[in-house]
Amino acid sequence: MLTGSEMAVVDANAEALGVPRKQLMESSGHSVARAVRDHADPGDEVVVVAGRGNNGGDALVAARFLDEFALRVCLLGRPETITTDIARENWDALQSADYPTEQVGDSSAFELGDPDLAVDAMLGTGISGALREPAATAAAAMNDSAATVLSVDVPSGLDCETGDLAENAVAADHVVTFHDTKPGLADLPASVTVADIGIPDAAQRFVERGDRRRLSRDPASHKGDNGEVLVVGGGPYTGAPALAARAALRAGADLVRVAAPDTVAREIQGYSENLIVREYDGDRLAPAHVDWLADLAADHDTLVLGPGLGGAGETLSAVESLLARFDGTAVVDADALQVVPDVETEADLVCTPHQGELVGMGGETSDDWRERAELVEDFAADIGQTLLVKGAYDVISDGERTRISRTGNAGMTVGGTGDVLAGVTGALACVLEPRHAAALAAYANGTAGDTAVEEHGSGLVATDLVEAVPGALWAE
Ligand SMILES: NC(=O)C1=CN([C@@H]2O[C@H](COP(=O)(O)OP(=O)(O)OC[C@H]3O[C@@H](n4cnc5c(N)ncnc54)[C@H](O)[C@@H]3O)[C@@H](O)[C@H]2O)[C@H](O)CC1
Ligand SMILES: [K+]
Repeated sequence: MLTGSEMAVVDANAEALGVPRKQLMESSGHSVARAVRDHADPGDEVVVVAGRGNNGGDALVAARFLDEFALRVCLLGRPETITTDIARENWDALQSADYPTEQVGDSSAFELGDPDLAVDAMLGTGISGALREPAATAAAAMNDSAATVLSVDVPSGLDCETGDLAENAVAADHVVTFHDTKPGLADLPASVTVADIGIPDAAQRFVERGDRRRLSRDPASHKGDNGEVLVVGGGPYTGAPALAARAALRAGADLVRVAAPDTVAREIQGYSENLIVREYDGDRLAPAHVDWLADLAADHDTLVLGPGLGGAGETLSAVESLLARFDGTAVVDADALQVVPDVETEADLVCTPHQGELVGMGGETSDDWRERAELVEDFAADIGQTLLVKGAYDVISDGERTRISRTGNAGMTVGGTGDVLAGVTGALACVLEPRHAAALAAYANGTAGDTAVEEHGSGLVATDLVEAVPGALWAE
């Protein structure tokens, strides 16, 4: 089942894989025409009622396959206001080919007539809320008529995010929906057919640029609304926590704090004036710091735990107690990964091991990425957490759903790129579900690496990735 916004991600991924939306619209339209033939006889009167979006576009395609019927095509609105080029091109094709088309300026101009079958292609996955005019009047006319009503994708007035049906929605007899079913369709007193429109499985399996659509920023948001990340790192190393923190800022987090031993705090601060560094005494993390850190962590949306902490016994036992007291989302990387299989925590963990670390955690891997994907899924299910296993093909799984990210290059084997990934994941997990945050972070980190390699070849370094993260997430 796919919501409207998930469908938009899949659709954009299909486009990234070379299957443009106009091709999908052609398939959709063809499947609508097949459904019309299933429910009407040659010579019957068929009225197509098309809205100005791509839902309407599907029905404008269908019209070209319906020559055996007495056909009328009504567009709700002026052709100039059709919202997409592909839908408008299909409208123009109907004009050139002399199909019987009408435009409905406002609701008083709408006439349904007395057709045998009406195609409801007013609104699809692009809408929310009750129907506005002239769609509302057209829906009422369809509902009052004796015509068989066939809805395209969803009955107009069904909210494709929530599955709620507006009071003035179209009461469909049949629905032909595309690619996968949508929320709300199962509860309708209508027959629902799912049409395969040629979206490759890869559009869902692979993380592609369409996944970036999950990120949206409220223009009215305030400092903090887009994420506060706490990086718990440093001690034996200082660069790793700074890289993770800077990457989190570049991935859109509002505030990023680093909690680090006082022996290295100034050095970490010295890498960037954009960071806020909070220090604890000593030269590495130890159980005595956990009370203070647990309180600090509770004020953040996500925790990034591990970069540069080292693997001393007392550090690892502090990591374990900190996780036991945290109930938000924590990205766990590097040495901290060792504690994950045994930790008791309410937190949602996103673990970011490379394959060696995965094996160290008790997981299994394989050179074949398909096999590896299955092994990672099983291990994620075992530990009940989300895994992002790094490799040429990154595997992301929450134990039920598994994605693959193919971006990145061999130049990224340089030190520090994993810290960047952990930071980006921490930032994205402030605003997305863990599995989506991990998938998009893997994609963005690899894409940043691909940008960096263009300029620096195999001499790229982790700070190059940090600078390239915004382009990977937001550039056109
Ligand atoms: N892979 C796919 O998902 C494919 C989907 N196809 C079809 O495209 C539609 C979705 O198209 P989109 O243009 O995004 O949106 P809509 O056609 O649903 O309508 C948007 C249109 O409606 C206006 N609007 C919004 N809310 C309301 C309201 N409450 N009342 C009236 N009007 C409203 C808004 O302003 C827009 O102008 C999908 O359902 C499929 O049918 C592709 O053709 C194939 C691939
Ligand atoms: K519809």
